[in-house]
Amino acid sequence: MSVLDEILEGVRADLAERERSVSLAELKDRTRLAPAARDAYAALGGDKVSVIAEVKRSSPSKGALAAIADPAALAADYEAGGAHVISVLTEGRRFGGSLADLAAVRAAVDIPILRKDFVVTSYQLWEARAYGADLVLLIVAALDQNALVSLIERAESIGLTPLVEVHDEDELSRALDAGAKIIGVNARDLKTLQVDREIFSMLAPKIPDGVIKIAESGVRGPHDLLAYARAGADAVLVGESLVTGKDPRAAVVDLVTAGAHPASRLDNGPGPERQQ
Ligand SMILES: O=P(O)(O)OC[C@@H](O)[C@@H](O)c1c[nH]c2ccccc12
Repeated sequence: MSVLDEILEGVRADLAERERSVSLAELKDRTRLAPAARDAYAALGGDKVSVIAEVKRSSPSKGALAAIADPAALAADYEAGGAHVISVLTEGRRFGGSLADLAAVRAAVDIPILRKDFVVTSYQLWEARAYGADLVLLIVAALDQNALVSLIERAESIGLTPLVEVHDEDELSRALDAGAKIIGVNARDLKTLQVDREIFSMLAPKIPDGVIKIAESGVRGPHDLLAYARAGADAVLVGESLVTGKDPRAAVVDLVTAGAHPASRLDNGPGPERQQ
């Protein structure tokens, strides 16, 4: 069994428990109280390289990273440093996150929030909205094509912006076939946990203009952001180096500053897809 399969087994067990305690109807009711979803395209589609800063306590590859007693305070620091989007891991067993973290972060920041989890059913999309997320991660490797297509459609129909994650060419073509408008290329293989930053530069040229390209994982600082930017990234998603550093806010400032430098862009300016 791959690491991804093991994670998914736990995710399904935890999900079944939540479904027993909160019915889908009740969950849908709760989404009426949630604030309207924020515009993720505006946050990620600018002419600078956007920074998605992640609240991440632990990972299957590294174990415990940071205790993060106050996720809301960390997220507020990220926002103050200029982050464009906050990612909140809500998977509990391997990443130490929760929906309570998502709610706490929602109450603390105004920028869009990504629910980072292993989404396999539409119930989790409603949860994401109910707890205040604006975007939701959909991992191609965890879904068959029918599920991917219907989760993208359902997410959009309830106001969530799907960020579709791929790791190889086959997954990329599935994501594009399914109509993904925001694609994240994860440098980490979720089946083996190996990181290979070159995967972004291999896949990015195959992603059409107009689709937002996000480089995920392995960003240690501005140097890696610049390399991803030269390879065509519109945004980077950063967790470990922010939560393990001494000053997460200053680390975000450094990334945002590097991303704002015009020379960091592949095309050195706004492309046609960014002008609408
Ligand atoms: O901590 P890093 O190497 O900066 O990576 C962040 C993010 O890309 C990573 O947490 C991630 C990317 N895709 C995922 C899917 C599930 C869980 C976690 C992830």
